[in-house]
Amino acid sequence: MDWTKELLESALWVGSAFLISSLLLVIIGFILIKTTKWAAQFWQLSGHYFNPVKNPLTVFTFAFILLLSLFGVRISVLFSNWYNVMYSALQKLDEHTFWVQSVVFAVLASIHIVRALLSYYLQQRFTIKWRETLNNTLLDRWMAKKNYYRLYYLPDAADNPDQRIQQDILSFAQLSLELVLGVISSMVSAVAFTIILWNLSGEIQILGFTIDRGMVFALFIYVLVATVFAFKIGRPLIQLNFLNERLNANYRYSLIRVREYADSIAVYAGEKIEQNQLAQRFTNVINNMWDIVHRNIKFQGFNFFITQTSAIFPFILQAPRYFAGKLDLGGMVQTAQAFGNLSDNLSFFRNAYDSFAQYRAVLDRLTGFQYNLEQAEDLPTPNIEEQGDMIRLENVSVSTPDGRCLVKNVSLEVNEGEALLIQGQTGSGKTTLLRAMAGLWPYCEGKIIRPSKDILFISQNTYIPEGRLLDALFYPDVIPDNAEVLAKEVLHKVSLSHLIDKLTQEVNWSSVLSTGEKQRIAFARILLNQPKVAVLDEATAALDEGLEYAMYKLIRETLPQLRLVSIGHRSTLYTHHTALLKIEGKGQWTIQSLN
Ligand SMILES: Nc1ncnc2c1ncn2[C@@H]1O[C@H](COP(=O)(O)OP(=O)(O)OP(=O)(O)O)[C@@H](O)[C@H]1O
Repeated sequence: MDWTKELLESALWVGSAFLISSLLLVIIGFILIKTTKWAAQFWQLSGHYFNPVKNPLTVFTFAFILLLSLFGVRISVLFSNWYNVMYSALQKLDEHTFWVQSVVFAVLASIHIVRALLSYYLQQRFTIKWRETLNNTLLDRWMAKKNYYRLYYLPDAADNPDQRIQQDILSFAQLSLELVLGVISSMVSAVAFTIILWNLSGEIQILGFTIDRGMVFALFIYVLVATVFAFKIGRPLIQLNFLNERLNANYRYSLIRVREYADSIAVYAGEKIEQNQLAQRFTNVINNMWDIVHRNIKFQGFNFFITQTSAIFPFILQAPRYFAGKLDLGGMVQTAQAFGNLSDNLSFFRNAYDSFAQYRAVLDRLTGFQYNLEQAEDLPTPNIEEQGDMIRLENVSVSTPDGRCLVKNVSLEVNEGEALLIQGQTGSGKTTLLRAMAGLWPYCEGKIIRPSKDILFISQNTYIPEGRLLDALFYPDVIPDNAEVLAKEVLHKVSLSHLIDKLTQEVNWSSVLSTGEKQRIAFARILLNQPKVAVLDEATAALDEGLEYAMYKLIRETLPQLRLVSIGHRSTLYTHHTALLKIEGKGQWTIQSLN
């Protein structure tokens, strides 16, 4: 073998393999996208990312990674030839060739190492960038139009969106690259080693028949039969892997709920029920894990059997020619090496079946989530017109998702300095009406006119974000420069002076503060944010009458121009409001002045 010519030949080999593979990738990719569900799902998730006009760098990086992979295949072909020359030299006791080949090996090995490291770096870089893009796209859509909330109105809302965003996207990017590169380099490698094996093989006698190049045919039949069996044995793994992800996510979610609702569970002494629930979910996880183990024992067992058999198979096939002196030791060793390589490459689909099963589960979860986001986007939204400081309802009707009318044709306006109190029996639709005003409730007709900003919605369960108390006070606004001075003043006014020294402390305020304290934090927010409109849903339910009176008085006097809409049950609230909307049920309502 002339190693000096090898450089040019290798460059030509890699170049043509690259052109043919790229062309086939585009053609076969196109056909798969049109004919298979999983390829269509892949394209749905990432088609735009591989658009060469929009993302030329992505396509270029992928092409370069592919080139490096093919270069890797070429290096293994060179190693295979090297085996032949080296072992033949050993057999012939040719010391000169032995030393030359040792230098050749050092050069080949160095190139191999540099290529492998560069390829690793580029693949990781590619995966990270891809993950970033997918993450940002899904996160944007999840947050847009309040989809994270409206998703729950769908009859078949996707479970565990957190897992889909955090984990599935990464698996999707990693597995896509791994499988595409694996398929291409296996195929190219298979062609290259078939040629080598073709040149090394001779006639085989089977049942009295003489088959020329019989070893190549024997190998292809062997791998084909093995692959068909492996597919049959491994098929249930797709469903089992899908279940594995879902059951684990459900278990994790239950654990998180215990942490989130620790307070309530502890008060109710609900540990037994919670533990039973956790145990049930964990049992589901474990049962599924055992199913995977049992299935894998069959699947991996079959794979081991095939791999072990293929170690001795080529020696047996070539033995007659070797002992007849038609093949030297180098040829024998290269046969075994090429056979192993070819067998591995052709068995790629068999070995990668598990990854492919996982991949399909990931595709199902991601496209399912994407479909849910589309459905959430398609849910109707209340007809809201954002205009000045106004808050006005024009013929607004609100119903439940199953069509039960809660409020029919309400028309009213709350002017500057006025305050509307909404009352009605529990379940009559008070909160739902406020949700419609916030733009959250899909099942709503009529027109709602309200300010675009400067409107603050406060619910019974005051949301306290993670971080410092100072941030919680200004939420959802960013804190101004003189935040601490303003916050101290306001805390004093809402009877939370004891928290003044803790403004910059970062503890889990959501569980530290009492419900009544959280409700006063909400009143502090109104004073700090100074909205034009404040909408309060039973925002004082946890306060005693004295404190409730003080809080309403405070905001009515400090912000005299504020337009206020509130829900509350106590008649003592009449003093702070100018009108009363009573929701009577079945769509009926009345409105009266409280002056
Ligand atoms: N996401 C939902 N899906 C189905 N029905 C819902 C949903 N949210 C609310 N409802 C139903 O709409 C009706 C009105 O609920 P809403 O919370 O508005 O009542 P409310 O008057 O505020 O009650 P309360 O005084 O107890 O807070 C209830 O029958 C409730 O079960």
